[in-house]
Amino acid sequence: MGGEITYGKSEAREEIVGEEKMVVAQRRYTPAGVGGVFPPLMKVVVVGYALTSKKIKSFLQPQFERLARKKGILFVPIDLKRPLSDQGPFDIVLHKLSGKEWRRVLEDYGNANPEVTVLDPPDAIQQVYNRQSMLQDVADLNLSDVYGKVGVPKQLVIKKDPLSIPGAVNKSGLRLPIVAKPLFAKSHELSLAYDEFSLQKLEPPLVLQEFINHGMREILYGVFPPLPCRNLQGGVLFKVYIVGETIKVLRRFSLPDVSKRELSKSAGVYRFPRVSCAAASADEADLDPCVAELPPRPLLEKLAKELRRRLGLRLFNLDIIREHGTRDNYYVIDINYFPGYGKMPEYEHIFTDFLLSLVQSK
Ligand SMILES: Nc1ncnc2c1ncn2[C@@H]1O[C@H](COP(=O)(O)OP(=O)(O)OP(=O)(O)O)[C@@H](O)[C@H]1O
Ligand SMILES: O=P(O)(O)O[C@H]1[C@H](OP(=O)(O)O)[C@@H](OP(=O)(O)O)[C@@H](O)[C@@H](O)[C@@H]1OP(=O)(O)O
Ligand SMILES: [Mg+2]
Ligand SMILES: [Mg+2]
Repeated sequence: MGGEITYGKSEAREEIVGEEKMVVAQRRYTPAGVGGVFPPLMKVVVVGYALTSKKIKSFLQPQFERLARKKGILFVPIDLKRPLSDQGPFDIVLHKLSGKEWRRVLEDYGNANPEVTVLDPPDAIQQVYNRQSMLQDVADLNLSDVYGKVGVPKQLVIKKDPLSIPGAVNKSGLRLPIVAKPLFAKSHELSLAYDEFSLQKLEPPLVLQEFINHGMREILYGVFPPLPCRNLQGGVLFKVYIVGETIKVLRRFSLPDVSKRELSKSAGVYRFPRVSCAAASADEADLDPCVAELPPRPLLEKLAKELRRRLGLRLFNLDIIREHGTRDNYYVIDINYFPGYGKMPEYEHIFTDFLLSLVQSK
């Protein structure tokens, strides 16, 4: 389809792009007999996008769009007020909008235009928008090899009655402290409950998860005596960004560990409005090497490959923590669809190559 959209010589204009002078053409759509009139100079991959303005700002950065244009990729905003089938034609549709109506529009469009790659299928995205189903594929995978083990925290779903929470927690054997997260992953408040009684203060629908300590690794203290505490901001979390077959891992600061002593002395529920975004990058921090060490590459490769297939997604990230006191016990605590790729070094090249590979493989 994209091959049918052609640049016409008479349409071309010059523009300064970075250091280079480039011929940038006006886009021309093939239908209505336009495309055939102009001799094709370059095949263009047209990416229609439906994103929030926040996402457009963080993702479609000018240098990214420029690089994409150089490689023959054009980003075209989708007009939500007009039928999708009247727009384009697109080679790829990139989206992160929610709502039943939008899902239906995309599904109909995907069925009617099987040659267009919809990134990603709305059904598959729904699975990770609900924290009840989000981590199910990781749990089913039960990944364990020489490089380590990957699991998910024990969790419990509470749909309605807050008064039922202490009993339900007791019955399930979930251990304190407990992290409470909104059932729907678009909401990001997080609470940490230190005692059973306080759990009644939480507001369902939510998912309760065991809190996994993921700070300094005590096991190594025998070898390296504890250093003055440099990691004051808490544990470290690994953000594993996936773009098709490519994986990039970044470090972020996370919540500090809760010791047994602290747990026995504390009570109540502590609320955090948006921990993950408030947390600073830990990539440049002076961390203890054993905390900073990234999860083994082969383990991440295997995990990403399996999850891509099982989730049916190509654009997502995983929040992974390494359990305190262990060398290779990993937990996936969160999966995000189409996360903040703008924070990923070299995302411009990774993403443009990925988009081109999608069209080539067709
Ligand atoms: N089970 C857990 N054990 C330990 N720490 C946790 C656990 N769950 C969450 N956290 C901490 O709380 C933070 C927020 O949790 P989570 O990532 O699930 O929320 P989110 O709102 O979906 O985040 P994001 O902005 O990445 O979408 C994590 O980044 C981590 O620091
Ligand atoms: O805000 P950023 O662009 O950085 O991206 C964040 C993204 O927000 P946006 O899609 O609205 O932009 C969030 O999406 P929703 O859960 O709210 O849908 C979620 O995926 C975060 O995990 C992303 O942060 P990251 O995990 O990559 O650090
Ligand atoms: Mg997260
Ligand atoms: Mg999340």
